[in-house]
Amino acid sequence: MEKESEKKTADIDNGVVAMAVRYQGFDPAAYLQYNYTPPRADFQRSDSIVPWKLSCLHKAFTEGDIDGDLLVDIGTGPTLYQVMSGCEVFRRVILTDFLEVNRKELKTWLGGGSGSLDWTPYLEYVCQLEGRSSSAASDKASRLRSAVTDVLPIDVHRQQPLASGALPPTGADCLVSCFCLESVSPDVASFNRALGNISTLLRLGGHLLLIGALGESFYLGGPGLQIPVVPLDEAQVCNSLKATGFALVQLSVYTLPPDMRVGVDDVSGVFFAKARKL
Ligand SMILES: C[S@@+](CC[C@H](N)C(=O)[O-])C[C@H]1O[C@@H](n2cnc3c(N)ncnc32)[C@H](O)[C@@H]1O
Ligand SMILES: O=[N+]([O-])c1ccc2c(c1)CN[C@@H](CO)C2
Repeated sequence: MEKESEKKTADIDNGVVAMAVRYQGFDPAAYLQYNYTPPRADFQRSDSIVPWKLSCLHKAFTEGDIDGDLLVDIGTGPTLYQVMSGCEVFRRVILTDFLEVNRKELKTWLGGGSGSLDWTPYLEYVCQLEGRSSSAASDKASRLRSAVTDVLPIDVHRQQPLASGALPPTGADCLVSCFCLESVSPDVASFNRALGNISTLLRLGGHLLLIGALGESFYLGGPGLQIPVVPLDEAQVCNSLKATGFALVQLSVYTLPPDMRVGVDDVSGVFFAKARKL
């Protein structure tokens, strides 16, 4: 007779395995097209989502309470915007993703190639936020390429998400993770476990910058590929951070205007959380 706890563990594993199978069809180029081109990435619009995210990250990295040597991005995907501010603050940046197709996309750009998206407008926008002329975008690209030392496989559902020895014994000084945990977890319990797992990568007192979807139940990971998302609200985000040993420093929320709802998901809002590991 299977014990309740054994059944529960089996259910947990089945949900995570099903999610991993779903991700095998993930299409980086399509994902970038859906989420990182206008209207969601329109640098002429003050109410576009991507400029809002870049402003949150710029402010968080430059307001004076974050420092250290090593920044790690969790579930980087095929995107680089997450570390365009952080690469000026940290000597070393490590990117991570579950899928080889995404790690390859990142390595192509990092190697000087042009990937599936032109990141120049992003680099120019972050340069403006930093008070530099947008012609400094190429300098920032060089800075980013030199700061990123590794692009590693990761699985946030493992108690040890990275291979042993991937990080220094003291761990990362700062983690950033965007639209990952809720997009890879079958339910809130799995989301909380994954948050606890990535916390083990961060040193005590280190910061976590978490961007995620609010009220989202699915998104398109490629043409016709619906990927389930665990719907979160602000209260759940705060509770999950507290339950996994973080002190919330700041929480900001962006509510999507109607024309940002373009049919590639059912997200209603985006949260930005800055938290510190106690
Ligand atoms: C919605 S995308 C987010 C991509 C990017 N961070 C962004 O801000 O757009 C979710 C990412 O999680 C990755 N992923 C899927 N399963 C994962 C797992 N078990 N552990 C870590 N990352 C995973 C996917 O490969 C994908 O790149
Ligand atoms: O508007 N955006 O900048 C944006 C970027 C990425 C993602 C979303 C929205 C919403 N869906 C998530 C996947 O759960 C991925």
